[in-house]
Amino acid sequence: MDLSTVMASPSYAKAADAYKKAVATAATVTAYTVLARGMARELVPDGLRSAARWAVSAVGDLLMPPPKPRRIKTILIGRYGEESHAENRLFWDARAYLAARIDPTAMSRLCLTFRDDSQMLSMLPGDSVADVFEGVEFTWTLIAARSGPPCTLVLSFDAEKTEVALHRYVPFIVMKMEGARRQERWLKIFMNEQLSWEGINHQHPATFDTVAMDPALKQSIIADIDRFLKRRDYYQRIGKAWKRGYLLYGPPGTGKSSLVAAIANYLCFNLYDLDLSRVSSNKGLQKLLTAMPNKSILVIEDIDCCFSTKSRDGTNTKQRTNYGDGDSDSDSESDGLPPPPRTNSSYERQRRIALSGLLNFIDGLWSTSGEERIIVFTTNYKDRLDPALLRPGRMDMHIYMGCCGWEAFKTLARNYFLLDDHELFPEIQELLSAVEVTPAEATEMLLRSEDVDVALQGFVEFLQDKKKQGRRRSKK
Ligand SMILES: Nc1ncnc2c1ncn2[C@@H]1O[C@H](COP(=O)(O)OP(=O)(O)OP(=O)(O)O)[C@@H](O)[C@H]1O
Repeated sequence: MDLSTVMASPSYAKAADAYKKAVATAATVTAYTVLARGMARELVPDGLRSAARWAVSAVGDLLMPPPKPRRIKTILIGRYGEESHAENRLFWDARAYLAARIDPTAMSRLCLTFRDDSQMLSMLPGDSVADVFEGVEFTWTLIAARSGPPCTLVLSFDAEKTEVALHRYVPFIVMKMEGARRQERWLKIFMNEQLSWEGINHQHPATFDTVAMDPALKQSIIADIDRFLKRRDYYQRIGKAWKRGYLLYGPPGTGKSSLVAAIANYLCFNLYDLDLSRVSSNKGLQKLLTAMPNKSILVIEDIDCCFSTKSRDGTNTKQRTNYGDGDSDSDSESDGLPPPPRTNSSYERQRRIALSGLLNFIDGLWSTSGEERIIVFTTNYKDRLDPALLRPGRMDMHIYMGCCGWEAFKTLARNYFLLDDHELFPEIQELLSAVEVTPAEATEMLLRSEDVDVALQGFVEFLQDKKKQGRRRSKK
């Protein structure tokens, strides 16, 4: 049908009439646009419409400047840090992130690994994977090192998008993987076997929600950690190692280890549990400390036993550590360390040198890393510690983990029975103010029955017994 025939038809005249009325009453630009589109669709014949579209795009092509050649920027993310042999966490984060973006049907070859009880796909050297973030295309390529296995990930993108890449895309990947780790709550705990770290996966359930302690103290620890993490620039400006030290002290079974796990879970940092009795020289210690990656927590438990002649149960034990200004620099000197001097004063002197030496040593090693580190010492006997360790500025926060108070008990009741109130609560509150019981004892009592009434009744009887025993002891 030609154009004149179409325009002469009664249906065309009817539609045109309707549009004329609508245009006359349309109030906004948007309304006009919608109407114009509709009119074009209904009133202009197909052939004429596609010819018009072709003409518009041809004119557009003539007027548009030719596309600029793309400048590509690349960022290399090595498996290890530049100056140390510590693993580069971004490398592993990016690999784990890309695992979910690999399309196995589109790749001709893939690497399949089994890690943390789940399988992970990754690419092989020479292969690439594309990803789009905020509309920007990023290409990841894995390249092999010239010699040996360590690989490097190459991230390439349009150079104009450098800001997006560095300040939004990379932090997004790090945050996403941190979130995933937090959800899985897989902590890795490393222990030193002589001069190297052996890691095990450990799903420690402790979090700040489950650790029973004074709520104000708990909040102040969380606030301290958060503040510390935000102060990278501050530490750099004042020229200090970006490190925070926590000394946890209190009787056995009050939750010191649980708090360490809660801190690690909160931060998604792995734990490095250093057994100083297995380290016999500065060189060995240096090797272990430099092999610790960023974002990790160094834990030295029962620090009083490492530097004193008394063991936890009070019996005498040989002092085996010798860090600091000491000259035990060779690994071969391992077990040949001299026993502590017999006289008290010279022994004290050696002990002081040893502990402050250890801290100086750690400060020195970590001051160059520029990354956040946390060190936690635990002890059941704060009074046995070297005053050098207790001096302000040595350990930043001293945290006392004490007996189970009322608030701590409420946390346990909520964790174990999802319970916020019970008829026995007033009696328990009164008994807890009169009796000293550790959170470990309380949890043990609560675990004795799944029936909340039975468990709480048992706990009340346990507290009453303790109270009676206390009275008897004070009479004697
Ligand atoms: N404050 C607490 N909050 C929650 N659970 C706790 C707490 N304290 C102890 N527990 C329970 O008791 C167990 C032992 O506690 P934990 O090992 O954390 O105490 P600790 O103070 O480190 O003891 P130790 O000094 O003997 O190493 C934990 O696994 C946990 O079940």
